[in-house]
Amino acid sequence: MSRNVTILGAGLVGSLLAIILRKRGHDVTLYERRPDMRAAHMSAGKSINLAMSARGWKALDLAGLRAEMEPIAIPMYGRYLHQPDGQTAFQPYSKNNEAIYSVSRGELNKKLMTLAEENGVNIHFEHRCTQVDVPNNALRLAHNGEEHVVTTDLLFGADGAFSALRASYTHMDRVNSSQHYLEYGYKELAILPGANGEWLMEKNALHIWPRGKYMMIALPNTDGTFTCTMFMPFEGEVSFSKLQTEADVHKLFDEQFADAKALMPTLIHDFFANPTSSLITTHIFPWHYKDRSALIGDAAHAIVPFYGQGMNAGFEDCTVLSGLMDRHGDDWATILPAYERLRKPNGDAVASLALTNFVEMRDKVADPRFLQRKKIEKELGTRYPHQFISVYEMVSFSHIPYSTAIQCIQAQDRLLEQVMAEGDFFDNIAHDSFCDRIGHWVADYHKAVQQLDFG
Ligand SMILES: Cc1cc2nc3c(=O)[nH]c(=O)nc-3n(C[C@H](O)[C@H](O)[C@H](O)COP(=O)(O)OP(=O)(O)OC[C@H]3O[C@@H](n4cnc5c(N)ncnc54)[C@H](O)[C@@H]3O)c2cc1C
Ligand SMILES: NC(=O)C1=CN([C@@H]2O[C@H](COP(=O)(O)OP(=O)(O)OC[C@H]3O[C@@H](n4cnc5c(N)ncnc54)[C@H](OP(=O)(O)O)[C@@H]3O)[C@@H](O)[C@H]2O)C=CC1
Ligand SMILES: Nc1ccccc1C(=O)C[C@H](N)C(=O)O
Repeated sequence: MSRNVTILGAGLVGSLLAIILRKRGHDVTLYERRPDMRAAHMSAGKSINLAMSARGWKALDLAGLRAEMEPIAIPMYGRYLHQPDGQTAFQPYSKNNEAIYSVSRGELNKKLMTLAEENGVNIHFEHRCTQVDVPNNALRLAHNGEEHVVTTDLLFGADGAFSALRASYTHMDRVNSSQHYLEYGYKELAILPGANGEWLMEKNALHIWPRGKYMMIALPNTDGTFTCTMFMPFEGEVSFSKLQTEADVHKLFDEQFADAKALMPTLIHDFFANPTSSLITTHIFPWHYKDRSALIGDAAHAIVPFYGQGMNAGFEDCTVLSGLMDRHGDDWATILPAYERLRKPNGDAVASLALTNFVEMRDKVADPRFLQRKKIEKELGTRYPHQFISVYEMVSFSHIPYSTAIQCIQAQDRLLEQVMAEGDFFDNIAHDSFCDRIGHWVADYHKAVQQLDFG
């Protein structure tokens, strides 16, 4: 039986979900608070580009959008590290030359909206949901200064980190929710192309300037530019609050980011024109109400961006929901609790992974011992391809649940500590006895990991 389905938010996840539901014959309406970004000249939101990895691509397959996105997605095969003295190093993401892909948020969102409309989804722009009467599935919508109420059979809140449906859930009995702001903010800056439109740094990498308590990253765009993001504490010795004048910004960049600064002719303008934005992690439980409504994407699990997994996780929510529809047809009383049971632990896990990756990116990657460890991880993966897969590879290049990947961290740390305690790995592997020992440790690791649920 087809249902009347309403989705709040025509962002990345809402638009994708609309396509999936419409393809199954549901009558789908989307309400989006912003104007139509395809017509209005406006930014698509918080970041200009996004890293898309395996989970994201899989969901795009469901929508049939992979072929359209692939030509405009730039593979990034690893981290390209920039030290303050100008020295650089490359750290590959995987043993198999796998990549995460820099895609334009705006282009992706536009394509998803257009495909949704082509499939018969109705998108109402400049309609902001202000409140939901959850038991009655009645939503209050503000449009052109007036408010009206619509009701629906089934409702999804795909309305981002500050979701109206999420806020309405929090007013109900026995709903637990939390939000936590990081003491860090971020600001977007730009590296411009060369005279012939060429990229002025390695194009196929994610660039990082790790500086301990703060960092800058840069992802490539198709037009020869890079979008840089500076992550820094709001307050403190080196912080946004200390960067008040042009001279302050020049000094920091001369001392810490000289190689990038040479490629940033618009630095001062960008720094003072662009906002300093905050970063938040949210948790909520439950994620659904009876067979009537559910949260999805950032509305269910807003996470800090440091693993590049927020959109990927939201897209995976859609893949899982789609699988449940395959199994249970239109039985939403079964589908929604199952969706919550499968996804909530993964939302929690990816939130935690994202926070941990911040420490790795801004601090650990500058440590030679850490870089050595990454090289050893790669070598182990090559020597024992069926027994050793790193946590990073699980998160970015597989569909292993995030909640399983996070449980492998301890075992992986133990293995690497064992191997590194023996001295120089790349000298030692010439010796059979060392290789035998490693073989046993890797087998132990594999055994420990196999006890976990791989979904
Ligand atoms: C700096 C930064 C970098 C990031 N980089 C990556 C990355 O590299 N890889 C990755 O996977 N993820 C990344 N993310 C996370 C990613 O942006 C989000 O996870 C993703 O956009 C979530 O999609 P969504 O559709 O759930 O929410 P959103 O993209 O926020 O879309 C929500 C939509 O709902 C609309 N809306 C909001 N409130 C209402 C309302 N009351 N009524 C109607 N409509 C409403 C909004 O206008 C918006 O269009 C990054 C995030 C940030 C901040
Ligand atoms: N996890 C994170 O750290 C964050 C992730 N994001 C994600 O980034 C993407 C794009 O974001 P973008 O649309 O640019 O987000 P914005 O920051 O522009 O926020 C969109 C709207 O959300 C509301 N909002 C913002 N901050 C708050 C707040 N502190 N309390 C209540 N409401 C707030 C505002 O609505 P109003 O005008 O009604 O006040 C704002 O206009 C989305 O995926 C979003 O979910 C966004 C911010 C942080
Ligand atoms: N997209 C991002 C946005 C902000 C911060 C990090 C990313 C990443 O993608 C990091 C990448 N996964 C890494 O581990 O090097």
